[in-house]
Amino acid sequence: MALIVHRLSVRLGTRAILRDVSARFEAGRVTAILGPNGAGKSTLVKAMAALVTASGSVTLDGAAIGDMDPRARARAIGYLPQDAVVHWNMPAREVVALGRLPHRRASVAPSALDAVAIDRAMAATDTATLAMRPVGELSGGERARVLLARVLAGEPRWLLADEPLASLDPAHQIDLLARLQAHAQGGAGVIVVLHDLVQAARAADDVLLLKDGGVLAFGPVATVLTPALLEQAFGVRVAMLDEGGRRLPVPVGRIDR
Ligand SMILES: Nc1ncnc2c1ncn2[C@@H]1O[C@H](COP(=O)(O)OP(=O)(O)OP(=O)(O)O)[C@@H](O)[C@H]1O
Repeated sequence: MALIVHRLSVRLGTRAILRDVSARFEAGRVTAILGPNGAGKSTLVKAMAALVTASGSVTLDGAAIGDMDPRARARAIGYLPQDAVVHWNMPAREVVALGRLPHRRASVAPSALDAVAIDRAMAATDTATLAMRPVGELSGGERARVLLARVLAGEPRWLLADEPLASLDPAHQIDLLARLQAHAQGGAGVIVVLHDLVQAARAADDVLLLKDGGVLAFGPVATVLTPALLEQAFGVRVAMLDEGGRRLPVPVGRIDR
């Protein structure tokens, strides 16, 4: 099972945001999308969720995502946006329950199967104790975990998460990445936009490195998160830290140009 991006280009207004991006994402793996601010990471995941108009193609198990029935697509691809907002001040559990909508009719109460998926997603994101709290009263990090639970409750075969670590403390960052890894080990494909090089090296199997709307490198984490490529992408010098069999790149300074 694969999600294949072929020669994808996106223009917004008069600007070319993505240029000829091709990549093949495999199920069962975590792929981190990295790159400098403005490189096109969010635009790429939005295009993979059929949320922006693009030329080229995105296919899921051979079917063009733009041609899929929207409910079937929502069951297949879960999308967690950057800085997601919740417009209604509902209890957290009701927000998570919205993640089941691709599986049921909105007018029908959640089934026992829905309830199991909702409870499982809330346990996995450490949000069960927040279930009855209105989301408007939650901290940024608590709300971020509830929104991840909403996506997980939909049990998508592909999970696209845009900077999910941004408002989380270190313990919940580690938990969230472990949850994404577990989702991939369960057979799903996980694609996650990250800024933290160390966390990407810890959690990802593969890395897609974007720069200026194009692919600078794509492959297994050890082949992409190298000092040379990171210098080229970000203009930073990295020190490599050995930790638990992985080499973690720690940015230690800018390259003088
Ligand atoms: N609606 C839009 N109209 C015009 N340009 C846009 C629009 N949305 C995004 N852009 C531009 O597209 C480029 C890529 O944006 P995108 O959000 O995909 O980058 P990113 O790699 O996710 O950045 P960041 O790391 O800052 O989140 C940026 O230069 C941005 O200003």
